Amino acid sequence: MELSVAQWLLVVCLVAFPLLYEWSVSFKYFCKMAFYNGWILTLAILAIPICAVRGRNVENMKVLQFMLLHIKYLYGIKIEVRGWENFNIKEPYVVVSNHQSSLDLLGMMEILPSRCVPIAKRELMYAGTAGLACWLAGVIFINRKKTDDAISVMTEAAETMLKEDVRVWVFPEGTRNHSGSLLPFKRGAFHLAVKAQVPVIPVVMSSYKDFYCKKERKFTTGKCTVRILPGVHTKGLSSDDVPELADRVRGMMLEAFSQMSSERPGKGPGGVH
Ligand SMILES: CCCCCCCCCCCCCCCC(=O)SCCNC(=O)CCNC(=O)[C@H](O)C(C)(C)COP(=O)(O)OP(=O)(O)OC[C@H]1O[C@@H](n2cnc3c(N)ncnc32)[C@H](O)[C@@H]1OP(=O)(O)O
Ligand SMILES: CCCCCCCC/C=C\CCCCCCCC(=O)OC[C@@H](O)COP(=O)(O)O
Repeated sequence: MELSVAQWLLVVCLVAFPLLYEWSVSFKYFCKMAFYNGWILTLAILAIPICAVRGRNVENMKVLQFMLLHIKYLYGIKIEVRGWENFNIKEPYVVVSNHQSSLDLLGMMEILPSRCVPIAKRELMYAGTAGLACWLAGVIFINRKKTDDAISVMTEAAETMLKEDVRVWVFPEGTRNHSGSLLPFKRGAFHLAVKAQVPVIPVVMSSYKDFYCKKERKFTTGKCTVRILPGVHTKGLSSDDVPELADRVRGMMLEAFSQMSSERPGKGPGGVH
């Protein structure tokens, strides 16, 4: 039997792909990241018609959450959550969390409270099907290049939180940061909480460095701990108190992050359970 050129190419690809995947850490990294994004874009195709039935509505966030929850199993990432009790607050609140990578989506979906929407950069709205799904789920988009516009969107969000009983999730570092620490915090999340007079609940995701590193193109299986810290109240605070509030919350998060980073399996809390 004679093979055509196309068939030969297919055979070579089928043999080369798994070999490259196993031999090259970088190739594996690129494949896993490409599949991550591609799979989310594909899931969004399914989510869009389901969400469209309700129109733009924060309840649609549950649909996205449900559809994304299995991804941690595909990637062999074990997520341990601590501090669930700190989410036992009926009133709206602002969640602030560290932002290492787009993989944060996994930790976020693991604990996302009901009626909670993230604040995202406007560019995400144009990320094809994922952008449309986010819009339908009520994600709040801000233009980071236009501070005044971003502030007015967030001021409107403070009103919506109270009127419509909505919680908001903000990444106060304002960008992804995989440096092993926390960047200085932007102030928006804290102005938002003070304006609405609602608590700030800090969430810290442990460093991914054992299983994921963009610089080294490393992406293996691993474990991540997500800690929900006690809420910080803002009743009676004014905008003058925002810098101190932001510093205090960052201090709490940095302490938790450093503590979690120093924990290793078998040593202290967070080891093997
Ligand atoms: C199945 C299918 C699935 C599909 C798929 C699903 C995915 C479903 C999940 C998506 C998940 C997305 C996750 C995305 C994650 C990101 O996109 S992260 C990037 C976007 N997020 C952020 O930027 C964080 C929020 N940013 C901020 O809060 C920033 O403060 C702002 C509002 C953008 C302003 O930025 P800035 O000008 O660079 O920073 P900043 O120094 O903080 O502010 C300047 C001044 O304005 C003041 N200010 C700031 N905010 C305010 C305010 N609200 N009121 C009054 N004054 C204010 C500050 O106090 C400061 O004044 P001074 O203190 O210097 O006097
Ligand atoms: C037809 C257009 C096709 C567009 C293809 C875009 C591919 C994107 C595919 C899937 C989107 C996955 C949604 C992941 C959400 C995580 C968001 C995220 O991590 O955004 C980064 C942002 O926080 C900070 O941005 P920078 O670190 O400042 O940068």
